[in-house]
Amino acid sequence: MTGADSAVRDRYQAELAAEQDYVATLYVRLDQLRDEKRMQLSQVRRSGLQGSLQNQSERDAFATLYEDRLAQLSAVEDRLAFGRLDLDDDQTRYVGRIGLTDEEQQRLLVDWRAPEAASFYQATAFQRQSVRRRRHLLMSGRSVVGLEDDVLSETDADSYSTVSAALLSAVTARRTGQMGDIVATIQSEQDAIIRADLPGVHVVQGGPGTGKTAVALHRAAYLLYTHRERLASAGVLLVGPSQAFMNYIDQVLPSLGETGVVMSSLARLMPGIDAVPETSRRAAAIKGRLDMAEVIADAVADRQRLIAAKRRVTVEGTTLTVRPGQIRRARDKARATGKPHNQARATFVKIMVKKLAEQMEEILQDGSGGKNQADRSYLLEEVRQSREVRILLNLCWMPMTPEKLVSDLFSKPEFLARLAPQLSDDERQLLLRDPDAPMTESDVPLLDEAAELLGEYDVARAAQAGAEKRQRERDVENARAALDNVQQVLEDIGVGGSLDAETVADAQAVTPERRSAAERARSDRTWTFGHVVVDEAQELSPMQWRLLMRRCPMRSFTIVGDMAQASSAANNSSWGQILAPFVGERYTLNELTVNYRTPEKITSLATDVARGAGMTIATPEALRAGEHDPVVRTIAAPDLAEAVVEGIQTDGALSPGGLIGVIASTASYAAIHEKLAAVMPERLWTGGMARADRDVALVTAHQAKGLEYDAVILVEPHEMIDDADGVIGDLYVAMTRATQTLRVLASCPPAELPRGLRAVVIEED
Ligand SMILES: Nc1ncnc2c1ncn2[C@@H]1O[C@H](COP(=O)(O)OP(=O)(O)OP(=O)(O)O)[C@@H](O)[C@H]1O
Repeated sequence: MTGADSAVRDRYQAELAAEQDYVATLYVRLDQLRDEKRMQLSQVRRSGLQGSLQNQSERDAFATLYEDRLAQLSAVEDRLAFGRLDLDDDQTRYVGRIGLTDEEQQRLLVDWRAPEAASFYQATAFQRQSVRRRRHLLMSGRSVVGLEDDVLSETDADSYSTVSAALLSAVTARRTGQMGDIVATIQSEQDAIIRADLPGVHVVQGGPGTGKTAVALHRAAYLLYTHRERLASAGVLLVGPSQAFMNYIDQVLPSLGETGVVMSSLARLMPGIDAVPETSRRAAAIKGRLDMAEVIADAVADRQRLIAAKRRVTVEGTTLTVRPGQIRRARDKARATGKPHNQARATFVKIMVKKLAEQMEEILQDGSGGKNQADRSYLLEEVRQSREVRILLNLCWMPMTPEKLVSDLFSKPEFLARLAPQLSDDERQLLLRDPDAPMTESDVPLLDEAAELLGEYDVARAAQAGAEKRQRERDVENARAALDNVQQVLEDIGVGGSLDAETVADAQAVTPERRSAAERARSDRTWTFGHVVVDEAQELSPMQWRLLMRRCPMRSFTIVGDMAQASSAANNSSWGQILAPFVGERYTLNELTVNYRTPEKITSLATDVARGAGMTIATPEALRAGEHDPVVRTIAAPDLAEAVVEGIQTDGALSPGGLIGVIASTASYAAIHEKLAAVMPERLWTGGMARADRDVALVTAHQAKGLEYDAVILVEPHEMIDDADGVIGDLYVAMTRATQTLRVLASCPPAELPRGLRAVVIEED
């Protein structure tokens, strides 16, 4: 080592020690704040059973506030600080997950979302934004273990400049099964999207691995921080393709200190319904078309029926006549209220009951020679309670739940044929199913549409109110029992006065008022959000878009996706085409261009395959070249499953401690599952992303959407496109899930492989 080298090393060590000192003060402050909040929380909790209801709800509000802050302070332990900016005016700014000040309110740490932190992500040598040097602090626990400097001005040119080493180490790290945040290494094209204005529709188009999901999540956190007043009460909704995907990303926002975002897969957008996947892509495409909105509207209107001829009903021995004209007039008046079906029904019933009661009154008076003056309200009640009247009025105007409406539509062939005459026999056949069949993901927008037109179903509401009442009674009973036991404790902590079971139950019940906005939003179909973020948006059908637009009438959206990865249920081909029915041309299109996940060696093969199949795609530039060439093998069908097992062994050794994704065609899935379940049951995971303790995930190409693995083994690629439901987008998705290695195994002759793969077949059995 030369003298100069050792001088640089000494200086580096000294700087490292200085950074360690500074970071240590940040953690001291963090611990202090946590202790403070814990103390405040326990004080509030201790006094929580005293006083009037209003005082209690104030205390509840404080308790919630302290709990949230404590949760936030706990979530930012890892890499609390990750950057430092040295500015032209010799000021230094530390950037981290949250903002911290000392007891004198002097700033110690700037929140990454604050305007003052923006230059950490945006400054370049050409546009320095007064930044001399950007420093990445590499952390392990609470220790600073490395420094990486990005020198933007000449004066500091002798710093330890290893530009983007922090990024490289982030993107090559072993996958854990949970997506991590990227706060420390957000790139400037990503940052520009994250910090875009709240209003309007922002579309982010980007190829595989360009960080669309990461950007979507960080944007949600940024918006909540920057527009907290507006968004804290209205909430932010984040929609992703599947539950496995939601599980994969659900730790990112909490790690950024944000718990207020409502996250939902497409299957769960309707509260109370956990829909199953739609197995036929064609059926999904049909249900997703906008004309289904009319079908649903017609199905609702169809439940408001006329009668063709006079009907007779008997009430308490008196025969009354119901004429078609009466029903029609009552129906028209009820429709004219503009209320949803179930509410307008009340008007219809009221009019008809009144008419029939009048008729009954006349008959009774005539029969008694005008002597019988029956009480009008008594007659109304008699008519209303009459079984025959109820049956007839229900026949004309049946109260409905969305589930019943949709289920009837798809289980009664004549109903479907009448309401959806635009569909061919074949198409209708695809939609027909058993009346008890579960609701599917593509039913969800239809249910939502129906709910909108039907309105609240009284019976359901009454049942819920009944359930709440019974819960309340149980709460009071529990509180009464608890009260007997804790009386002594309450005295000890100084709670005087009278305290009854009702008050305790109130203080402890999870009433709607005590729930956070996010919790309320999650369970309320009619909730309108301040902002909606949609991931894998290329997959959404027009009906799904229609539902989401209803959830955000302000049209404040962040929409991220990749047209090339579309499975095409909706046959989407451009963002303009997708969005035109809802926002016209009022959206901005942003692009992400660097693939952070997949190395060049794999990306270029995936691109060849996609282009070979006629797709037009922009190739994102891969950040890394990659170490391992992709392997493509053709193999005799009986040996395929064994080859998968061998592949797991070989590729697993290339990415020790990493996760392996076996992405199988739908047709080959069962056989591969049988083999892996027999050979490595303790390693196999079939819930989408792998987990740290189950490192081999078996998924279909469709399930792999949005996920990533260190090593990917792709089984029967040709089937992914040749399936009745297959599309090239699925194969492209599957090929771009790997961070390290890709192995393709096929049981067809090389000539039958998708075009781009034929060129690289290395082995043929
Ligand atoms: N700036 C960054 N710093 C570190 N890692 C990043 C950065 N941007 C993206 N990544 C990582 O790259 C990987 C791909 O990101 P992400 O899943 O968000 O991409 P995507 O565009 O949604 O991909 P796809 O469309 O293929 O599902 C993730 O592991 C993510 O953490």
